[in-house]
Amino acid sequence: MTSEILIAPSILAADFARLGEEIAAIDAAGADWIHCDVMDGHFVPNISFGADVIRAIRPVTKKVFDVHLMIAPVDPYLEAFAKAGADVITVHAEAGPHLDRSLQAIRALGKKAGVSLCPSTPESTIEYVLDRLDLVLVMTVNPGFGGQAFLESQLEKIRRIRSMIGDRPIRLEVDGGITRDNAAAVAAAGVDTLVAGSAVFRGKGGADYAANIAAIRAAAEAGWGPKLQHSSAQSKRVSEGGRVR
Ligand SMILES: O=C(CO)[C@H](O)[C@H](O)COP(=O)(O)O
Ligand SMILES: [Fe+2]
Repeated sequence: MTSEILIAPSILAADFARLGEEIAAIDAAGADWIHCDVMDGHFVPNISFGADVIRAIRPVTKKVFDVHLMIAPVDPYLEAFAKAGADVITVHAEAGPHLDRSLQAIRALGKKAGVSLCPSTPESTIEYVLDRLDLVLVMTVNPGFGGQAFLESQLEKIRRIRSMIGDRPIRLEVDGGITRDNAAAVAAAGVDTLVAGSAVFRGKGGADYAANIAAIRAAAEAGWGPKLQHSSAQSKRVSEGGRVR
């Protein structure tokens, strides 16, 4: 049974002085997506990088750029991130009053639309926008910093969102404190896409990154599969296409 687990290393944990080399290294090490954390010092208490940096690193890899926007307001910047090379653009449900409008705008730009929920935000927030979504991102830390501890409280939310998604072609992603030790639990709860920053960019580079990604993937695949009641429907959807690869 194929789980189609995707691993998306967060470049927030990379050595920014050698960002291009670090992205090439995780590309070669088996990363499925490249997770780009954009922080504005307003919606979250940290500043990372913006669309110009994404444009600069775009030529380094052909992998999907999974852009996690932790900025408010977000709507005025969607076009800039789309033009810079984002493939999936994820906005925070808490970042603005018109989530439905933001999601429409992302799809109108020809990009996959994602919504992220902070730990205190209930899953009911996305009930009426499910048909505008390609991805739901459950934060398992409070957004703003890498290297924080995973919040177990989010496992129940993940299970509920997996049930809400039903047969829709929506990826369910988790972000924050993901390691080889908790990957099985999040996959068992219904996650199919795992972001990991510090747990991937650990060690001396290439070979270590590959081992880190492989360990997270193996744990997630072990947690997924037969343990999930929805697994056959999920595999069927993947073979029919439609989801972000
Ligand atoms: O969105 C994020 C923080 O807001 C990061 O993607 C996340 O923290 C990844 O880093 P780590 O795996 O080290 O927790
Ligand atoms: Fe992130």
